[in-house]
Amino acid sequence: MSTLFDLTPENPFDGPAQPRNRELLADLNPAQRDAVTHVGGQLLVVAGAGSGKTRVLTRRIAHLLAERKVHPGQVMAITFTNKAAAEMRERVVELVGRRANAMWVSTFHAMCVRILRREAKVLADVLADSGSSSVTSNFSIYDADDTKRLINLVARDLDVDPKRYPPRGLAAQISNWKNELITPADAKAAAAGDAERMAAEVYPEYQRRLEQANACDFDDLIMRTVELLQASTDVAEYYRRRFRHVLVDEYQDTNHAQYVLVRELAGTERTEAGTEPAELCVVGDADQSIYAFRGATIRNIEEFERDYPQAHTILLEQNYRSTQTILSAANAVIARNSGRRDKRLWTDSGEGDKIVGYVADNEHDEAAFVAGEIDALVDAGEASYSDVAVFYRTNNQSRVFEEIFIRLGLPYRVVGGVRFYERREVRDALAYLRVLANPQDTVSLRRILNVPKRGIGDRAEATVAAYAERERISFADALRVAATSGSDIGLAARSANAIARFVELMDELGKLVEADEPPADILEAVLERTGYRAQLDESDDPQDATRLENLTELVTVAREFGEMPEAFQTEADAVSAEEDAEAAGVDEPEQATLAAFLERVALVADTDSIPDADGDAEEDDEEDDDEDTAGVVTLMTVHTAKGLEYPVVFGSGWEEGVFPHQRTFGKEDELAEERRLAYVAITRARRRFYVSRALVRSAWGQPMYNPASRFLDEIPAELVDWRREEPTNGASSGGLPRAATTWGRGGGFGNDSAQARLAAGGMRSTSFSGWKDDWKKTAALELAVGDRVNHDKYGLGTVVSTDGSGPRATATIDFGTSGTVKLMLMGSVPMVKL
Ligand SMILES: Nc1ncnc2c1ncn2[C@@H]1O[C@H](COP(=O)(O)OP(=O)(O)OP(=O)(O)O)[C@@H](O)[C@H]1O
Ligand SMILES: [Mg+2]
Repeated sequence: MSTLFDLTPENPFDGPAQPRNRELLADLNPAQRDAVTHVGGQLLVVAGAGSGKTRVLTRRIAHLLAERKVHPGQVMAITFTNKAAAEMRERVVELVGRRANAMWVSTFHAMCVRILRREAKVLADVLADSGSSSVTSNFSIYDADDTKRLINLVARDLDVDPKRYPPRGLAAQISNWKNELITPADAKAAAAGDAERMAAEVYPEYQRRLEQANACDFDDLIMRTVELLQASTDVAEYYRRRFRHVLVDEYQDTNHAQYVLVRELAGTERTEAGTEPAELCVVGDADQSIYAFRGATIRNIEEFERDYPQAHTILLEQNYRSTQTILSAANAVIARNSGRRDKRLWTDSGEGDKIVGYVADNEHDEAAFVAGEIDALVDAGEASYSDVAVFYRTNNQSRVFEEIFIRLGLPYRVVGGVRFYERREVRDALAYLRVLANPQDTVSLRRILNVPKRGIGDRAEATVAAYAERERISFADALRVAATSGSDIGLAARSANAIARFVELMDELGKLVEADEPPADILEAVLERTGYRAQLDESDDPQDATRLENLTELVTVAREFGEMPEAFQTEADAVSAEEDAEAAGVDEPEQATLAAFLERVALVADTDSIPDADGDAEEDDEEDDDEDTAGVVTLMTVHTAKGLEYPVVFGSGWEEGVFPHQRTFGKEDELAEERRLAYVAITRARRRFYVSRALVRSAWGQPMYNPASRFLDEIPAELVDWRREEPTNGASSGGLPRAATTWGRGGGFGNDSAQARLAAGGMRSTSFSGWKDDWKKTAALELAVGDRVNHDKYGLGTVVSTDGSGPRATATIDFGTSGTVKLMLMGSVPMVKL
C-alpha cells in the first residue's frame, strides 16, 4: 500500500500564467459565476444544452488552482470521452499554465486503469479474502470483441445452445449486471427467466477465465475499482486525501457503478482518519441522457439531491450556443417526452436562419444534397469545412457520404467510423503484443496461435484447451506442456513440434520486452519473425496491400508513442510540474513501455461504443485525435457528437426506422431516449441546422421505404424551410425507379461547380439503368487501360490493366515512384479519375 502523505496546504508553485480572478469570471453570467466560485460540499449544475456547463467545469478548475490555491494534483476531473478530457486539460492549461498537467483529467475507464495498476497488490489481498483471484498490474484490457470471443469459448464449453442463447445476449446481460455491481453469486439469485438464468451460469465461468487470463473487461475496470475502494479503507483514505476536488461532466450518462465509484472517491461523510468528503461538482442535463443501453441512468441526476441532502443546486438557463430557431426546434421536440422537468432555455442571439429541410429520393440523393450544400456554403464564404458536421444515427450510414465526398473532393474525416483498431491485421498485431506483455492473456494467445498459419490446427488447439481445463491451468501453461511432452496429452508429433516452435518464438520475442525495447521495435520484430509481414507481402489479394499499410501505420503510432512520451503523458510533463508533483507525492511520469502503449491503445479505442444497426458495439476510434482537423468536414454519429458544437450541422436520415431506430418501436422508454438523441443532434448546431430524409434507403441490399421521422413532425412547421418536399404526384414515392435516379435534379442541389465535379468524377445520373443498381454504380470506379487517376495515398497514376467486373473489378495502376499497385474498385476507393 502506498504510504499516506500530507498534501501541501498551499500551492508551492507560482505558475507562469496566473490570471486574476476577475478575468476568470468576467465572461460568465451570475449563475455560472456562482457555480465556479461555490465552496464546499456537493454542487450540482443541471442545465440544458449549450448553457455553459462544460465551460463552468473548466473555469471552476482554473479558479480552484488560481484563486483557491488548490494543488493540481488534488483535482480529479472525469469526462465522457478521451477527446473531451484532452480538450478540458488544454483549456485549463490555457487559463492557468502547464502546471495544470498534474491534474487527473480522464474518462472513468482511464482513471480506473490507473488506480488498478497502482493498487493491484492491495486488490489481490482484498479479493483473496473473498475467495476470488485477481489480476496483476500488467493485466490486459478486453474490449467488446475480446469479450465476445471469451463468452463464445465459455458458452461452448458449457454446452450452451448458441441459437437459444446468443453469446451477444449473454455478454450484454453480464455487462448489465456489472454496471449494477452485481457479482456472479448475486446474479444467480437475481436472474429471472431462462435467458438470465443461463447468463448467470455463464457469468462465474466467464469471470474465472478473465482472471485466469489476467484480464479485465471494460465493466470490470469500474467494478473492481469500486470493490477496491470499498474493501480497503487504506486505499480509500489515500485517494480521499489526495483528491480534494472531484468534478464530473455529462453526469447524466453515468451508470450505477460509476455513480458508486464517484461516491466512494469523494465520500459522503468524514472518515475515521478525519478526512472530510471531497468537494464534488457534477454537471449534466437529464434531457441528454443517451446511454441507457449501457446502464446509464438519469436517476443519478434526478436523485442527486436526495442522495446528497446538503448539495447545492444551480440551474443555468441561458443558451450561448444556438439561434432562437434552433433552440425552439430542440425545445419543441424534447417537450414530447413525459416525466421531465421543464426547462426555460433562452438565448439572446436572435432568430437566425430557418432550419432547412430536404426530402431526398434515396440516400445517394440525400448525400449529394448535403455535399452540394456544403460546397455552396464554402464557396460563398459562409462557412469553412471545419465548421460543418454531418450526423447520422448509425455508423454504417457514413459510407454513402464518404463516397460522394471523395468524388467531389470535399475534405472530410469520419469520427468513430474508421475503426482502425478493429481491423483484423491490427488486432492480430496487438494480440501478439498483448501476449508478450501478459502471457496469460488467453483470448489474445488463442487468436494468434495459428496466425500466420504454422501448423497448429483447431484440433490441436482444442486438445491443449481441454488439457488446461482438466488441470485447471492457464492455456499458456498448457501450451508449454504441449511443447515438451505433447504426446502425453494426446497431440500428434507434428502439432507438438509446431507448438514447440511457437513457444520458442514467443520466448525469443519476450526477451525484447524484458529488455524494455521500444514498443515500435518489438512490433517490428513481431511482424518480421512471425512471418506476418512476409505473408502479406507475397499475397496478390489487393486487400493485403491495405493491410500492410495499416500495419505500417500501427508501427508509426507505436514509434510516435515512444518518441514523444509527453504527448501521451497525462500529468506532470512540465519540468516545474514534476518538481511540484514530487512535493505533493503525485505519480512519476509514465514510461513509454509496451504496457503503457497497449493501455493507451485500449483506452483510445474504448470511447463511445454504441450498438450499431446490427446490434454490434462500435468502438470509437480516436487514434488521430491530435491530427489537425482544420479544414475538414466531420462525419459522425449523434452519440459521438455529445458535448460538441458546430456552426453548421446536417442531421441526416430522419426517417422512422432509422431515427428513431426501428429497434425502439413500441418501447416507450427507448423511444424517449431516441428523442433525447434528436435533442442532442439539434442542439449541436450554432447557426444553421439542416435536416433530411430519404424516401428509399437500401438496407441489407433491400429497398426500405421509410416514412418521415416522428421527430420531424415535432419540429414546428414555421421553423422549417423545405427545399424539397415529398412529391405528391407519386412520381417518386410510388414509381421509384426513374425518380430515384434524378441526382440533384430536385431543386435543392443548386450548385454548378459541385455538379460539374460530380460529372467529372465519372458518375452521371443518366447512366443509371435502374434505381436498384444505383448504389452499386456509385460505389464503383469505372476505369479503362490508359486512364489517369489520383489516389489519396499513392498520388498520380496510370491504369495499366483491369480485371474482373462488378464487385470484383480491380485495376492495376502504375503510380510511378510509389510503385505498381492493384486496387479494388468497389467501395470507397480514395481515388478519382482525372
Ligand atoms: N457566459 C458565457 N458567455 C459567452 N459564451 C458562453 C458563456 N457560457 C458558455 N458560452 C459558450 O456557449 C457554448 C456552449 O457552452 P458549453 O459547451 O459549456 O455548454 P454545455 O452546457 O456544456 O453544453 P452541452 O449540454 O451540449 O454539453 C460554448 O461555445 C461556450 O464557450
Ligand atoms: Mg458540455
